[in-house]
Amino acid sequence: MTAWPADAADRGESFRQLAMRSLFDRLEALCEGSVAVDREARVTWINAKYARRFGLEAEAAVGMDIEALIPHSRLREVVDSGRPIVLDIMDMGSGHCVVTRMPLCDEGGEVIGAIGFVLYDRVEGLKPVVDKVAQLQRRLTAAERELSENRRAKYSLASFIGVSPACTEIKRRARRAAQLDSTVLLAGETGTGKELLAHAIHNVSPRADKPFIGINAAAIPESLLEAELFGAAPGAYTGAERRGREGKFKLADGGTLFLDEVGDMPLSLQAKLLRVLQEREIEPLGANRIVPVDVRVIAATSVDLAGAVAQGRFRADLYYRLAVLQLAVPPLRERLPDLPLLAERLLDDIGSRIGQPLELADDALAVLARHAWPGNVRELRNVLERAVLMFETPRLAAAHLLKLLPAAADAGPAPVAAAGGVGRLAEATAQAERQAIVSALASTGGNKLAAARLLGISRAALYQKLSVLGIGAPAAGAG
Ligand SMILES: Nc1ncnc2c1ncn2[C@@H]1O[C@H](COP(=O)(O)OP(=O)(O)OP(=O)(O)O)[C@@H](O)[C@H]1O
Repeated sequence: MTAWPADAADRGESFRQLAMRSLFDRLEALCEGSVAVDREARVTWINAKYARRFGLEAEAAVGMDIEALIPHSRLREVVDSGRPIVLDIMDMGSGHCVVTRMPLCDEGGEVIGAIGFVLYDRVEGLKPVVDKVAQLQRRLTAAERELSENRRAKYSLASFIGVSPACTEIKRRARRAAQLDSTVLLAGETGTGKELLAHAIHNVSPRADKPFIGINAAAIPESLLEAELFGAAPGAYTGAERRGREGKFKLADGGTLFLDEVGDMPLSLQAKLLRVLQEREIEPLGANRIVPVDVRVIAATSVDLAGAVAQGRFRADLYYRLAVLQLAVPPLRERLPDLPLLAERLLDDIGSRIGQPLELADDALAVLARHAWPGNVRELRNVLERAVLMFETPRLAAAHLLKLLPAAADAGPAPVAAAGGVGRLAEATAQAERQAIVSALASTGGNKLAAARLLGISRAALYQKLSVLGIGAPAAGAG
């Protein structure tokens, strides 16, 4: 019989102590296992039943790090946060079980450890919930894998097709640049493969298994570019951006940041970029704190950056910093020997996507060789793609290509009669657009913002047209 103290308060306290002990005993008996850890998450006590599950006597488990005994345990998290995890499903390797975890505190309220109970080790009754958790877990893993694949560089140096001396030289220089960790500037007309080379350099560099992140300074409105690059602290923006965002520099940490059309960066951001390159640290918008980053920058430009410096549109100090290692990517017309191989590979690629083998007649190659290719390899791909779709033939001949590249006829044999039927108006419109854009780019020395203004369209619209029509800046003297 328990002798209760006479004083009501003492009686209450004794009752509480007794209740606690009996509750604990009951709970322990009911549970499939229980384990307690200290402040360092080392096992201080485990019941015999639970220890046997891990093939140990209880005494042998005492002193072990909890994760060494139970890999998926979250007792360390409870100790660190001081917060319970009331119901959780834990992976035990051979199956799942339902667990609850509580912090243990001393009289002063200081966390001194934690205790975990396995409530059921047979979760059949909870099968729908467990299945759902497993399904969500699988989806999360797949999404994480996809995200990390997207952040990997897609192309290797072998994807940069060409065997001409100009091409072999640029690949040799790219391979060397990959071994150094300095900033690289890829200069060349649009569509020459600068982005492809940037992926390739990253892929053969020691940073290959780290992220490759790309950003096009010309395609993002000036007001958003800073946050895109350097990130923003929570509250730096209102609305959707309230929670803050990670900048591209942070996402690329450990890896490579590809900064396309660096010549289109506003002057104010050029100063910030220079700071990052020098100090290797960023200051997210509105954060008031400096974050160190380890990022290799590969910048690209299709405008003449030295000319932009002379005109005061680009900071000289940034230019010299970026151009530590400058690679001039040759335009297609300077590596015409690569045309047959490039055309063949591009047609293979298009053919595999539409499920039909494609080829080029010999006379077709002669037409391709006569064209000036202001949009370089991108334009070549687009011309081939358009010809395949328009003429629905597996074998492209000169007559087909001449309809898409009428200027190539001027330098060669008599033009073939214009195509009959419905495609003609669209083609004529595209041709007129192409000419207007090429001349606008020519008169602005390849500056896309200025060309867009001249044409009376937005910079984004110009980018879209450049990509659809497969054209780009004329020789900008970049490099
Ligand atoms: N040497 C090459 N071998 C194979 N494909 C190439 C080559 N050069 C370019 N391409 C292809 O041409 C297209 C344009 O290339 P990319 O985007 O790398 O050019 P860019 O110089 O970065 O253009 P921009 O300055 O307009 O951004 C892509 O589809 C790319 O795969």
